[in-house]
Amino acid sequence: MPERLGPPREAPIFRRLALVGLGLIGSSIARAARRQNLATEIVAADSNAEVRARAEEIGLADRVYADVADAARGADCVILCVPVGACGPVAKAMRSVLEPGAIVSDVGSVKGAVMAAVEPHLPEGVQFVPAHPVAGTEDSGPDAGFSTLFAGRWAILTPAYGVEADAVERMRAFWEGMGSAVEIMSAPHHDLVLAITSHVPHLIAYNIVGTAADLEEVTRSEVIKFSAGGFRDFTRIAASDPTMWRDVFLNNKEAVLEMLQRFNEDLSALARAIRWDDGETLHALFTRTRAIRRGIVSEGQDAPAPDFGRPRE
Ligand SMILES: NC(=O)c1ccc[n+]([C@@H]2O[C@H](COP(=O)([O-])OP(=O)(O)OC[C@H]3O[C@@H](n4cnc5c(N)ncnc54)[C@H](O)[C@@H]3O)[C@@H](O)[C@H]2O)c1
Ligand SMILES: O=C(O)C(=O)C[C@]1(C(=O)O)C=C[C@@H](O)C=C1
Repeated sequence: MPERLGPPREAPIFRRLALVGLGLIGSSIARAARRQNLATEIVAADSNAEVRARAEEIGLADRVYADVADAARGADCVILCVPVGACGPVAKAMRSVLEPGAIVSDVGSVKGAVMAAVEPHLPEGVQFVPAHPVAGTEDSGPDAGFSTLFAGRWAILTPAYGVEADAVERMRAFWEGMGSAVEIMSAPHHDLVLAITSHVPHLIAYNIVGTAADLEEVTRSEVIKFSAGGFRDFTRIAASDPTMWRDVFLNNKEAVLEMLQRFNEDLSALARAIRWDDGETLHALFTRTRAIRRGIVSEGQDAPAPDFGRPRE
């Protein structure tokens, strides 16, 4: 997938795009949508006064509100860019101003729970097209975003039942306009796949860094100071936003627990191989996983190294 943005669109897709939440993802969408001419007007809301002040200072949107309803009023597309646990309350807060035909979307890392929380608040005729950009960093806030974040990355759409095809196509065009490759799937399938490819890896990172920090305290040794490269990679992931990830785990409970059970069984098998000097089993697995990584890289689907060559504006 190409990691650069194409030329801006000649005609915008949306008349008024409303972004709720101007953190890493919301501010990246604001920057990309502006740069690519995807919306005539961009308005936004954020509950945090410091975020609003900073967003105004750097001109992220045409207008920035404290009240979600003020941003959603008159918008033909509203995208919720808040932690997944906040999506339901935000939908409730804007229900009275949403117009029939308007598209409501989100960027949450979990889809099933977000859809269940948001859908009951949407008035008749509003088109609900949830999305998840499979792109991000460990940073948060309005200064963390950049316009090329989604270029060369997947954006997964999980349209609600009965949604108009035109609304799905407009959201597809929107994400393609920001350089993403779009895939459509069901919410349960999304949540299962992302549980093993994103959620469990984050849990492992949080856990291993926590264990090392505890060990350091108990043994009074410099475990973290002398950590090798592998551990440093875990510390990047474990620096991710605590609120966002608390919400991800509490809202994708079943899939994460199912994948963790499987993971624990496979980990026990590896521990057994080590205990019984079963080098063959270890070597076979490591050979298979190396081939997987090399396959991903040669298809151009790997993420850029965290601190090296990260694409910016
Ligand atoms: N960070 C990533 O790597 C990543 C990648 C893909 C998707 N996502 C998803 O995107 C969403 C946003 O994540 P982020 O990394 O941009 O977070 P962030 O912490 O950088 O930004 C979230 C923003 O939402 C605001 N907010 C919170 N509750 C609100 C409310 N009730 N009303 C209005 N504003 C509110 C916060 O003040 C903050 O500015 C999450 O649902 C997350 O799962 C994150
Ligand atoms: O690169 C990172 O920092 C990320 O963790 C990004 C990542 C991921 O797991 O790939 C994290 C959560 C999102 O829902 C999508 C992308």
